[in-house]
Amino acid sequence: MSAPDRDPADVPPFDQARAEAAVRELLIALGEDPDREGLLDTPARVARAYAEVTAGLRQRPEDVLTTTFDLGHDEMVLVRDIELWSMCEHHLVPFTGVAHVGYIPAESGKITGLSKLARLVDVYAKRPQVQERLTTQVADALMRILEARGVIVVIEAEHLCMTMRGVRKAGARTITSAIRGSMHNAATRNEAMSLIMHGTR
Ligand SMILES: Nc1nc2c(ncn2[C@@H]2O[C@H](COP(=O)(O)OP(=O)(O)OP(=O)(O)O)[C@@H](O)[C@H]2O)c(=O)[nH]1
Ligand SMILES: [Zn+2]
Repeated sequence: MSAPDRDPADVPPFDQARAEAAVRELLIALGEDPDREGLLDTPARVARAYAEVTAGLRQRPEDVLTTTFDLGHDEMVLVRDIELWSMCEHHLVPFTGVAHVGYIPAESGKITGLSKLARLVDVYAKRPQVQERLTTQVADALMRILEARGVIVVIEAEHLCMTMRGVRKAGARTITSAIRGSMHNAATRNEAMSLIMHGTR
């Protein structure tokens, strides 16, 4: 199994001491003096920040999609504009934007709490990522855990590796989508896309 699909139970605990040592080394490599006053606490701080933004490596989607209700509701549920912060695995700098997540519940009407959809996005966003994988992982988790009949996930994000450095194209937004199950039905997919693009207005 490739690393991105690794069971979070197999991911070793975050190694704060090792991360601190690595940041100290990086500062030296940059030509900085890690012992000057302003940088004294930086390795520990940066290590804690990385622990926070990669916490999803140790979280299972099953653990956030816990609250489910059998409401008998079997029509589309869609949450738009879920704020998203992730880390590009190529440069370890952020990409940020929004996720739109919609699903058609199982015939039993098994649904989850709305906030859990946002939590699910976070589980996968808080890992070193590429936007394409993030999109498919969220879609596949909803299909598997909620036994949804159909799923659509659209993510629109700006990659700081393309804006603060490199090609430097501020404002360029990358859009990825994953469509599963009955969401392939043209009418259903069009309804979902229209809601994502325009809401109900
Ligand atoms: N497909 C995909 N590419 C990404 C994502 N995040 C960053 N990238 C790209 O990953 C690529 C890495 O390319 P490299 O040529 O190895 O790295 P680089 O020399 O820093 O490339 P530049 O960014 O073009 O300067 C770049 O084209 C990035 O734009 C992502 O989520 N998905
Ligand atoms: Zn990047």
